[in-house]
Amino acid sequence: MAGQGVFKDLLDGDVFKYYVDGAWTPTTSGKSVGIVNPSTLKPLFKISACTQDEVNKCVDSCKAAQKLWAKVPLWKRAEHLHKLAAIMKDQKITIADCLVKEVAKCMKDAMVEVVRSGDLIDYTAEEGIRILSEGKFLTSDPFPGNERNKYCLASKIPLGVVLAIPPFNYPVNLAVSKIGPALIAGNSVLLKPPTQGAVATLHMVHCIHMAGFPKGLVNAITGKGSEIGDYTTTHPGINCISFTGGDTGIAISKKAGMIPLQMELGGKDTCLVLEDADLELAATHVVKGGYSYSGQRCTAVKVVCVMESVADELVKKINEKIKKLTVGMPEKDCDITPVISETSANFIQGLVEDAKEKGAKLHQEWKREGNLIWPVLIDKVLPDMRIAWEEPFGPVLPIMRIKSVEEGIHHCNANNFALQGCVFTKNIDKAIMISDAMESGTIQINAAPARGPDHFPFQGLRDSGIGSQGIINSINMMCKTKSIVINLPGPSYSMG
Ligand SMILES: NC(=O)C1=CN([C@@H]2O[C@H](COP(=O)(O)OP(=O)(O)OC[C@H]3O[C@@H](n4cnc5c(N)ncnc54)[C@H](OP(=O)(O)O)[C@@H]3O)[C@@H](O)[C@H]2O)C=CC1
Ligand SMILES: O=C(O)[C@H](O)COP(=O)(O)O
Repeated sequence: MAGQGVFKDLLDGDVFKYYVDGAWTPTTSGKSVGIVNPSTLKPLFKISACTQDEVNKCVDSCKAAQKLWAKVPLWKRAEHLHKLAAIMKDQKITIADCLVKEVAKCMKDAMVEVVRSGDLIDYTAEEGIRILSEGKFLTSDPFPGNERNKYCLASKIPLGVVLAIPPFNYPVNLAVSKIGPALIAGNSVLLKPPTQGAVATLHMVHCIHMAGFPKGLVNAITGKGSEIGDYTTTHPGINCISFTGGDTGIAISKKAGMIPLQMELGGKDTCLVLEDADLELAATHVVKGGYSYSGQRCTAVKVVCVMESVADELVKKINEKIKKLTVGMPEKDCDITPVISETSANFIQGLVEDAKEKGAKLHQEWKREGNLIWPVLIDKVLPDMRIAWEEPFGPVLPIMRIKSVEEGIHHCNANNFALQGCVFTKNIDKAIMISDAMESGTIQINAAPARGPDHFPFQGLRDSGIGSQGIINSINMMCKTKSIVINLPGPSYSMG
């Protein structure tokens, strides 16, 4: 149960405290932000509405802790991370239960999120000790006009305080995918959890507390992003922002100062199905990719461009699979669960109505109860329909029938989003050439888009992001290079 047992210190009455300097602390604002259960639409939890002074306090605490943490040997940093991973896995049921209630993720997927997060931390610790223990040794003589009288030792050093802002759909996993790399690289972290998903994330923060990390190394501030977000992201004490979410990330990057940014934003992942594709395989991946977690994944298949000649057969196979999806509450482990909010459900409905009015064909009857939306396949979508371009973040999937592969590639490249995409064909030469032509961060051949395994690079182009994630890239991104140049009194060449 949330806020019970080993997690009892998180609560001040019925309000979850924020975490600063190694202690769960009530806000001085006297205000809280309510979290509504997306399934029941009833109030669920309350989190602290932190003040700007409390943000300052967290940043100061992060600054002080980072100075000491940077002097902790790598093996010890890794040891702490392994301990954290083990504690999180021990506490997986409680954390997953929060996810079920707060973000309506089905129990099975919520457990996967927590365990995957533990594995991600373990891998980060292992990878980090290798990446960070290696630097570069350069000599001056390759550059014209130089003798070998300078040795350059380049190493990776921490950035300082990393601000981590995850979204609601993977609040725990996308928090640790920022925290793990930041900590192993010697940084401290100020975490601002998404409001919806904050309680699950704060339980993960308590695992950090139980793992015995130094006080102040990770602080967590809570409150509405729209209220404390700008103050926090433009705070002069922040040395890096790692953000995952929607267009908010574009606004943040415009305001941020001269600090490294890692932005993973929205996606409109195109699935291109060719005439020679294995249609059974394509249909399986379209349904898994389009409807899992009710389509609320940045990497969800968000538009299918299928060659006209095989469209009817593909649609038939997709519809057969949609029929088998269970629809209901996350506690029952249903495939389709309520979407995150009423606003989101209304937005999704608006996209479907727009497509219907403009002549698209819905293969299933539109059905909605509260935030629960039954899965819909929208066929014969044309470029003048909003759903051809916009990201629904819901269980509704548009099909565009195309006359040529070029038309599908063009649709993929004309979108502002460019996170992932996929192509289904049995011809590997074609698959590679099409993957090259699709201008997105990652193209999957014969499988739906996906972020994992978590050590793979993960990046969006255009409005889908800046920089690249994945364990290895995140560790490298959360460091800067420091060089020490040894100037010898004269040229020195080692003899064989
Ligand atoms: N590329 C990727 O890896 C992913 C992208 N996404 C994208 O995220 C979107 C859905 O997630 P959602 O959580 O709704 O996204 P939002 O952009 O609304 O929110 C993301 C995070 O930003 C915070 N936030 C809001 N306003 C500000 C602000 N002014 N300054 C700083 N932080 C702020 C939110 O806090 P609060 O909740 O308090 O408002 C939340 O923690 C979709 O577009 C989806 O595609 C999602 C997951 C992965
Ligand atoms: O937040 C998201 O949607 C993810 O980054 C996608 O992760 P997944 O591909 O593992 O679901």
